Formats: sequence, structure tokens, C-alpha cells
Amino acid sequence: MARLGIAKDFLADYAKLQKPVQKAVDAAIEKFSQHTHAGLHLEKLAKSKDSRIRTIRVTDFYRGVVLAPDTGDEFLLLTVLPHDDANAYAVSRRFTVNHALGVLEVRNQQALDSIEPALRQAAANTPQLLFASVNDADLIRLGIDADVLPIVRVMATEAHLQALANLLPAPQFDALTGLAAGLTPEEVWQEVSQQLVDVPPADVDPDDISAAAARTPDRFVMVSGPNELAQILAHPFDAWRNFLHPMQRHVAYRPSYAGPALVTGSAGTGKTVTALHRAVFLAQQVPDASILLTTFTRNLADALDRQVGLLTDDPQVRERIEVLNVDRLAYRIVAESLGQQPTIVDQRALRNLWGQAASSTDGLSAVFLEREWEQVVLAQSLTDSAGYLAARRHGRGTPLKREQRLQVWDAIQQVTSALRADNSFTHLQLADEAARIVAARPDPLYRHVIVDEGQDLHPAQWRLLRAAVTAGPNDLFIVADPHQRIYDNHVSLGSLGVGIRGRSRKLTVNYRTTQEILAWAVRLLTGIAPTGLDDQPDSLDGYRSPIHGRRPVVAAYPDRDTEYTRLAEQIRTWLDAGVEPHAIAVAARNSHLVHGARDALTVAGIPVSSTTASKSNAVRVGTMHAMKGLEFRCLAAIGVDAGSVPAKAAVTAADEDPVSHEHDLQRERCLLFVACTRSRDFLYVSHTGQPSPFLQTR
Ligand SMILES: Nc1ncnc2c1ncn2[C@@H]1O[C@H](COP(=O)(O)OP(=O)(O)OP(=O)(O)O)[C@@H](O)[C@H]1O
Repeated sequence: MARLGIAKDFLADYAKLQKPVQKAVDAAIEKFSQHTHAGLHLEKLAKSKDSRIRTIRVTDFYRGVVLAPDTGDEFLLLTVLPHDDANAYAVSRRFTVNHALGVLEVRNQQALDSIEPALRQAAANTPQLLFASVNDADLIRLGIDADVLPIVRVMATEAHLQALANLLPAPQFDALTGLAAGLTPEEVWQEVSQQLVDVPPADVDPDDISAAAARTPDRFVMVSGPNELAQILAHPFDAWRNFLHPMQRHVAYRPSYAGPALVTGSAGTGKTVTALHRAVFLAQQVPDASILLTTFTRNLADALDRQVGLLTDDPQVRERIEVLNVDRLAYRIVAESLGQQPTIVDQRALRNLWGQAASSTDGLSAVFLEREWEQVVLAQSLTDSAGYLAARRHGRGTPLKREQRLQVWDAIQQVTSALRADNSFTHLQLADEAARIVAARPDPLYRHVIVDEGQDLHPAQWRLLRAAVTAGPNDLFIVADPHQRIYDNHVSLGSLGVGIRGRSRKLTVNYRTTQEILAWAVRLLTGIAPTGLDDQPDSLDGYRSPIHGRRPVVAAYPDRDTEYTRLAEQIRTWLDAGVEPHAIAVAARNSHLVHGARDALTVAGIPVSSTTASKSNAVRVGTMHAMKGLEFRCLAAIGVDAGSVPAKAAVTAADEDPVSHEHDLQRERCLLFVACTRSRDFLYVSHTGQPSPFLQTR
């Protein structure tokens, strides 16, 4: 069989085809296994910018585009498109091996040739050109080649560079973007070379396409044989199974970590994907491995479970990975220990208990008491008043005198005694209890624990996970994003016995969202530098997306009814454009708005369901909290008004506790950011009356 490689774009285009056309593509590819170069009907087009590009017939209407070496039997499948588009692609593109990085890159040579004269003309009238301060030697050292250099020299503004985003070879565009942002050539080199699988090669062979493709695993994958090829084509929508960014690959496939490892990265940077690959990698390495893959909610755990199934079809490997959300894990452990099922306390009953307890204090609110319990007492697993009186109240802004602390302690005892009498627990209590039970056992529960959405776990949950696995190599693999922290848990892993120093990595390329949506959403976070699980401030430096699309739309309406009516129209437009209902979501800050949106869409004849309904083909409508970890092609964030975002009830008054006030506002900003970054292609944001102050700081 000829050796075949697949480009990520090929898979993306294949995914869009109707089943019969996909079958025809399969048949065309099959020919590669039966013929050598000479026997394939590969057509060379006149005036091609790259003499190695060929097309192959798929149907009367579709053609595949292939990069074929001048000699030998190695082919790269580049794309499959309608006949005319395939021809246009084939004549315009040129594939090259980046001379500095050794990676395979593609440019739209035809478009670059036609744009250069206009750039040259604009440059003639510009006193200061964009890259005037960077010398040729540095540009060449960063991989800019002799054909791109003249264009770089006539770029006058960043807008010129951005206009060439989809035309220039991506690694060269990346390097130029770094320089345009003011980085030194050394800093740019650090950044671009970090994206390599290996160290940059000493000698780059410009004709060795296979070697270059192997160095570019985020865009090309060489296929080992017909089975692997069939597997890849069977899941065309799931490019993440095969095309990993070098940094993702480094992190997921590192043979061993000496202890806990942390992967950070903002929304959509493939943290979950990396965690999934790590889980399967560990399960493949160790025959008797027992691996826990855990996350925040059941909904997310179900999604992880499905994705593990896509990554391996080996039942033995699959069996070694248990996917369970952390609340269920705690519940199971406590139930086993008690010999009966614990009852989870009803939220309303709990609120009443705190209300009663608050009335026996000198003016402390129910919310204050509950937070003190969760963030100080349960966080540190304090079991007596002496411990509480001596405890540091990390993250709490209002100082408490000794008498007040005693009042708080009594109030907490009142609530916990009532819960005990009823054999009721909160989830955090169960985690606290489960951590104690597991820590007292002689054997660990698992050999490896992998944690997704780590930023929102409570210290009690971390204690449980810490106790569930013996400290040592590959014990904990954690992915987290402090910018997506939407619950009130500020955790320092070091203080919980999870030391990650030297084993922390960051992902920066967003694979979900377009650059336009990303740039818009990042501005919602202006002024925020949340502290990560490693106690370091987290930044969004280098966070970017290679995908481009439409800018988000922000719409203002005079009243809610009009906002709902326009929402229904917007959803109808997306549906009419062919977007599947389940790939559309509506997010709102509170359940009142969620119900309003559901009713309005139902009246408009649009099927709706909750975010937990994994099967039904209906538009998902839910709270912003329920959007965590999910993704959609189109998302409408509604009710982003001054009165709803931030939610008043979720923000402590500044005069009650200024520290909590700031934390709460930050969390509300992050919540809006989380909701907006769920959308892949289109983001629509609406409000009634005054917009949310978070929209105004953008
Ligand atoms: N290397 C990759 N190639 C192609 N697609 C990828 C790659 N990595 C991730 N993706 C896709 O990008 C999207 C985001 O990935 P993922 O959910 O892993 O990101 P995340 O960092 O966990 O996001 P969030 O924190 O916002 O939940 C998913 O659709 C995933 O399939």
C-alpha cells in the first residue's frame, strides 16, 4: 500500500460530506492501497503553484486534492471539495517545509502574489513600516522564508498582517504576530519553538515531506495501515482523537511524571482532550492500572465517558478507566462505609436551617454563616471550636472577634446537628467524610487519578482525591483554568499535599472558538488575574485561536418581550442555515430568564431541552452555570442586563465584606466568560435596558 497521511483540513471537509459522497471518498482512497504511484489517476493541473499537488476523482461533482511526492509512494490527502473549489485550491496552494522549525506549512501563493503589489503601494506612503525594527537575519532565523520576506517588508500596519492570516504559512504568521505584538525575536523563538514535538532539527530537508508532516502532528497524521485509516474516517468530526498540538502531545504522552502534574489553559485550549489522552495512555501502559477520571458534575462525567469510548475500542483498556464525578465518588464511599444510602439535604431545607441559626447570632447573615462553614470549617476539616478559633480565615474579608467566632461555631453546630439527626448531608460534607474514610484505609482506591475542571473543586474534594491515590509518580494529573472559576473555591494545592512545582504546563491555542469571539470574550475579563491552583497569578498571554469567523453581535432591546421575540428569530436564522438544534444553546444568568426563553422558543415552534438532555435534538436552554464544559456551534447569551449580570444575590455587599465582594464580582465576570466561550462559530448577546457593566468595560 502507498503510505498515506491525512491533513486535518481533509478530515474537516470529509466530515461535511453526505454519506454517499463519503463512501465515494473511501473508494477513491482505497485505490491508494491497490496501486502504486503510476497506477493512480492523479491529475496535475496546469499553472499549479506547487508541482506536487494533484487531484483525484471522487464523484462527478467532488475531487480530492493530494500532495504527491515526485518519486515514491507517500501521499498526503489535503482536502476534498466540489470540483471547481478543489481545482481552485489545487492551483493556488504551495506546501513548504519551514526552514527553521522543520514543520510542514501551506500558503495561498496565488492570493499572496496578487496582494503584494497593493501592499507595496500602501507602503510607499507609510513613514514607519510594521517590521522596520526587525532585521532580515532575525526574520530568517524565525522561519520567515525568501518568498515571504518581501511581503513582510512592505507591511505597514497590523491590519495588513491580520488580513494575511489565512494566506501566509501558519508558523510564519505566528512568528510575525509575536513580533508585531512587541516581543523580541528571542521571545518569539521561545514561543514558536515550544510548539514543536522535538527540538528544532539541525538540518531541515526541504523536500522531505513525510519528515516534516511527522513534525506537524497538529495538522497532519501519517496512517499506519487500512485499519487506522478506517478508524480515522469513521469519526470525522472528532479531529482531537488524532491531531494533537505538540504541547498537548508532550503533556499527555510523557512517559512519567514524578508526582502530581497540572495543565492550565483558558477556555477551549484542549485541556479535556489532553486529560482524555492521558487517561488512555496510562491505561495502555499499565496492565493492572485502575484509573479514576473525574470532574465536577455528572453531566460532564457522562460526556467524558463517551469521549473515552471514542479514543479506545480496546475493552481491556476501557475497563481500567472509571469515569465518575467527584460528588458521586464521595457518595459511594460514604454509603459503603455507613451501610446505607445517605440523604442529600434539600436546598430549601438547608436555607431554612441557616436562617434559623442566623437569628441566634448578633446580626450575622445566613449566607455569611454558610460560606464561613464551607470556606473555613469544611475547607480545613475543623472538628472543634478550639480549631476554629485558631484557624486562618483565608479568603474571608470581615474580621471576627473571638465572641463572634464562638457565635459562628454555635450556629454551625446547630445546623450540622440538625442534619445529623436527619441522616442528611451536603455534597461537601460527604466529600469531607469520604476523605477521612479513604485516608484511614490501608490501600489506595486508584493507581492514577485524572481531574478535569479542577479550578472549581473544594478543598474537601481535593483531600478525597489526594487520599484516593498513593503519592508518587503519575498519581494526579490535573487540568484547570482559574479564569473559569465559577464557584467559591480558592484552593492552594500545595497546602493540601499536592505539590506540582516544576510539573505545570500551559496550553494557549484555542481550538473551539473563533479568534473574533475569543478576543471579544477575553475583554470581559479585563483587570482579572486570578490565582491558580499553584498559587501563581494566571494570565491570558499568548491565548489565541487559529480559526476566524464572524464578530459577536450585541443587541439591546427596550423590553423583555421584544428580547425574547428577537431571540426566537435569531435561533430560527441559525436553524434555517442548517445548524442542528442540539448545536445551539441559549444561556441566561437565572432560571427566571431560562424559563422565559424556553417558553418563547416553544411558542415560536422551536424544540427546546435542558443542557443535560444528551440525546434529544432540541435547542439547549440553561443557566450560565449549566454551560460549564459544554460546547455549541451557536450560542445566545440573553438577559445580560445591568440588573441580572452580575446577579445581585450572588455578590456580597462591599460594606459587609470587601474581599468577598471583589471575589464575587470576579466570579460573575468569569461566569459570563465561560458562557460566551462555549460557542464555536456564532455568539449573540442581548440585553434589555441598561447593559451589564461587564459589557461596558469591554
Ligand atoms: N488538537 C486538537 N485538534 C482539534 N480539535 C481539538 C484539539 N484539541 C481540542 N480540540 C477541540 O477543541 C474543543 C475544546 O477542547 P476541550 O474541551 O478539550 O478544551 P478545554 O480546554 O477543556 O475547554 P474548556 O475549559 O472551555 O471546557 C473541543 O471541541 C475539542 O474537540
